[in-house]
Amino acid sequence: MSPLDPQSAVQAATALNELTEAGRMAPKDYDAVLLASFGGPEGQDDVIPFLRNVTRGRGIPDERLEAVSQHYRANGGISPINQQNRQLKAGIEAELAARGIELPVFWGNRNWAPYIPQTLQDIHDAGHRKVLMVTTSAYSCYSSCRQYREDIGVALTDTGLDGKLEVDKVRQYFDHPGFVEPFIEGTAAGLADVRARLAAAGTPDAPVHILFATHSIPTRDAGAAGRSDAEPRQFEEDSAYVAQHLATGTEVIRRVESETGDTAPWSLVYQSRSGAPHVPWLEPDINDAIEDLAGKGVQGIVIVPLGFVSDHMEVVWDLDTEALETCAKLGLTASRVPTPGTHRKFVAGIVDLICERTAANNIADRPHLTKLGPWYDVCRPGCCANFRGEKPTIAGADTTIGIGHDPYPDAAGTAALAAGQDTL
Ligand SMILES: CC1=C(CCC(=O)O)c2cc3nc(cc4[nH]c(cc5[nH]c(cc1n2)c(C)c5CCC(=O)O)c(CCC(=O)O)c4C)C(CCC(=O)O)=C3C
Ligand SMILES: [Fe+2]
Repeated sequence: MSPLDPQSAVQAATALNELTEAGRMAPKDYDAVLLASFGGPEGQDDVIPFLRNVTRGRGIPDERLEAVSQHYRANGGISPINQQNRQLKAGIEAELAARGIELPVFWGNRNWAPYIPQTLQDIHDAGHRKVLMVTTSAYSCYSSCRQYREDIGVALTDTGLDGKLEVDKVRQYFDHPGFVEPFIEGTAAGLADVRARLAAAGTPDAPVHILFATHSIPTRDAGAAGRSDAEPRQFEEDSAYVAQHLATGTEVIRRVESETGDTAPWSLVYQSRSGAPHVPWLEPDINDAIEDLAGKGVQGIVIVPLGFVSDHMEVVWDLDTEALETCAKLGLTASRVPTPGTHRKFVAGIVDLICERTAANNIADRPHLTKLGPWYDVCRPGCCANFRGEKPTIAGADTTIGIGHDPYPDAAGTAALAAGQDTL
């Protein structure tokens, strides 16, 4: 690789990354996969440093941090998320091996060891140069999309690996069958479970409601999610984040009904609200929604954690502890459906998403179960804006750093490619 002239390097890379259709990146010869996640504490001493990492510069009140620290303390200071990611990584490795694909998988986190910058250094030290990132976030919003892209952009800059390591990202997979089908199975089973328990209690016809739960985010972030000023799209509720959940929830309900013949009224609710009280976040809160439904005569609740990939702390605390307690307090029969976790369909789906992007073992089909998808391989300009100031990102049309991270071909890049220049 020649570092010579950064401008011509970017231009040549630009052409090499030619998009085959809007937001889609042509397959490449990746030589490593990065599983990027949130990270979590692994003991009592880690809890406060972890929370400082998460909330640095985010304006989270001390009372909220104190409350959240207790969720971790009650679990020995240990978040389940790291172990779940070790298992997911092992599952992806096994699935790649079963398909005869040689692609090493590395793991790095935003907020706890192994930290993303160290993992990028490890990847480079091991001789890899083209990395495909998979995150443990399915939807579009700052926390689940741009922040990961910034994590890589900042890490490449800070480690001096900018220009030495190319990192792209698989599309947001909220409507990929590998993510959605475990929820369909789980919702069908949860609905059957609640119906059976109500029947056993002598009330077989009691009204049941399905709640799709996801993380609340500031309404301003919800409005910026997945947007592009250059190519505007209209989203339900003026938010791609909300629209993606509504579309996926609609599909889950449709499939549950077609496969079991059973259905129930449903709604999208939010959990884990943080931030200062005067800042508006998405509502209703799941606990308020449960109170409201109980007041309307609902007796059974199926909670589907549609916004989450694994049963991490926000699921086991905010749903299994708080929301299920709210249900118990109101005398409601309730069931919480599992997240995809290491479900074989989810693991296979992640490997399918990887293969969509690889030149070897390429899967040309880009399955998506909603009309919103398939989501973009390369985020559109301004997508999931950071209102606290711009940072370097990867995998975006507005990406400014590195080799190969401005994938929209322009005249100069095409000319460089035609002239046979290849600085990668
Ligand atoms: C959209 C979204 C997801 C889902 C998508 C994804 O998975 O990425 C998610 C996941 C997670 N959130 C997690 C933990 C926390 N999130 C916090 C704070 C915040 N989350 C936010 C959003 C999201 N968060 C936001 C807008 C904030 C406010 C601060 C800020 O503006 O950035 C705080 C600080 C305390 C508090 O404020 O609650 C903690 C401790 C864990 C780890 C759980 C474990 O340890 O098992 C996971 C997977
Ligand atoms: Fe984005």
